[in-house]
Amino acid sequence: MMEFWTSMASIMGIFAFSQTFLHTIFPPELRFASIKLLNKICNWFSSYCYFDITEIDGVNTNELYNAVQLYLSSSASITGTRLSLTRALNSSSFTFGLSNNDCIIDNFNGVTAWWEHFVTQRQSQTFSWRPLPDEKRGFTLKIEKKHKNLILSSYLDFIMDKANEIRRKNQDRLLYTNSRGGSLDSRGHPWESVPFKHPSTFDTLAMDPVKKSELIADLKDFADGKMFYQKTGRAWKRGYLLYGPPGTGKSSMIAAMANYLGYDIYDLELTEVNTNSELRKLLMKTTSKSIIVIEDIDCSISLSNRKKSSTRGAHYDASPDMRIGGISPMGGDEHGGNSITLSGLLNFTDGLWSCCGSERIFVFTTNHIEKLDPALLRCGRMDMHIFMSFCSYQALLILLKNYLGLEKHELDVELLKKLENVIDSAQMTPADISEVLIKNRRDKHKAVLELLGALKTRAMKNSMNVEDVEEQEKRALEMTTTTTTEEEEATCNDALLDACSDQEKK
Ligand SMILES: Nc1ncnc2c1ncn2[C@@H]1O[C@H](COP(=O)(O)OP(=O)(O)OP(=O)(O)O)[C@@H](O)[C@H]1O
Ligand SMILES: [Mg+2]
Repeated sequence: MMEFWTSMASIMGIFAFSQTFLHTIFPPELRFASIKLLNKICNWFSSYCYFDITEIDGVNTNELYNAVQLYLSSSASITGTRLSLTRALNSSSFTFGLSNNDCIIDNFNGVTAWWEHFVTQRQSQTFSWRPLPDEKRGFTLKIEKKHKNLILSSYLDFIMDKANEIRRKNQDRLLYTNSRGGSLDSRGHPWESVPFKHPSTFDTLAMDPVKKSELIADLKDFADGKMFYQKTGRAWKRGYLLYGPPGTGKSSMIAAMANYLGYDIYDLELTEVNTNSELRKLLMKTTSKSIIVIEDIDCSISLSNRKKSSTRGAHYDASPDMRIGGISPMGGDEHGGNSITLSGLLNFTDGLWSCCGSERIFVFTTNHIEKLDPALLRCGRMDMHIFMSFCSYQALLILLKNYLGLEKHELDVELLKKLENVIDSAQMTPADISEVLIKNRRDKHKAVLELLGALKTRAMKNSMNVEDVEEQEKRALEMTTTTTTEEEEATCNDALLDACSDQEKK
């Protein structure tokens, strides 16, 4: 053992001596030149080429570095006993990363790529306005020289797209609102945001299954349609007009669309916006992959042209430049100096400005489609008009499944028949029906019976004229004020039902 250490010490001594000797003989310039030459010779004979992707490019953050990190974090081949874990701001999930000087092998179109994550200490702080981190981090990509073109033309683009997709999936989606009108905050942003956590999905949405699958297919085509829109020279955007009575699921559908596509929502409050240029500024500050919503467009504002309206007083012209709805203005010149015009809004949705950014969906909702200006409804302006109707039989089955966990085959055939017979004439909204189901959800059988009762009552009322309904309701009210127990209340409801059926027979 002693001999071993003695020989080791001699070798070390010789090594140190030769190093000092070489340093004295060869000046640093010569050494540097020979190392360079050696590298060149090695590279000449090597069949690989290398790309360094550093975290900081000069003084700016290198987007490609972050994208590679995110992309590799999703790689199934990440192994090793030490991985770095991160959770970004506004994100609900964790991402893995390669720790210092770890390697990973990736495969792209049959080509192998070796990735190494390097971390070295930064030598000296160069002067910069922004303090640089102490460590210099980066990735080295090693590939065979013959695949260099493929990698540069498509692999890096693929990584960027994939990273964006992962980022979107990991990040909470946001709901934006323009509560300050069109004015900007300290960061020059007109929108305020909160995390968007609405649980509505297409599974929970009660509507005609055929219409639902048509809409889902349309949304999917839109989201996958980058090439199509490019080929046809159209701006990558789509418009949906949702109309129907209150409580039929228009807002729930918007949430379901956002959850399905993973888009953010911009809820545009038109009454807060004063001018067309404010509207344009708001549009410019929306991001791609988003849904821009204007709810209750018929009554949110009366779009009037300032010049024309001042000469014509309160008279509304039906020309596109004048108004959007016919309901009395909540904005308007006389009510706070609002001067958005319909043409301003149309420019916002389908003019030149609408294509700053891409992959955006516009959704307008209204309870009164007949009050909208024809300019808004004309073909091609809103790509799809979706009528959200009163609850249909198919929609009812979805609600029964969601609220009570009852599948169609679990229900009594007779009961189903009765529900099917009465549902259309009852004209109850999914919101009304879900209220009845929620109230009685602990007792499924009772819930269905109560619902049948409610549907029958509503159907009867619908078949009577208004005076008769008022009369019957007055009678029922008198009875309920004098009754005290649940049993008596039920008798009272029965009385109303009987009265209704008497009326119908008459
Ligand atoms: N089609 C539906 N499917 C499932 N739930 C629904 C549906 N329609 C309404 N609801 C229920 O009723 C509530 C109100 O619905 P929602 O706000 O979507 O209606 P709306 O059509 O937007 O009404 P409004 O015209 O008044 O804005 C929702 O919280 C949801 O629980
Ligand atoms: Mg709504």
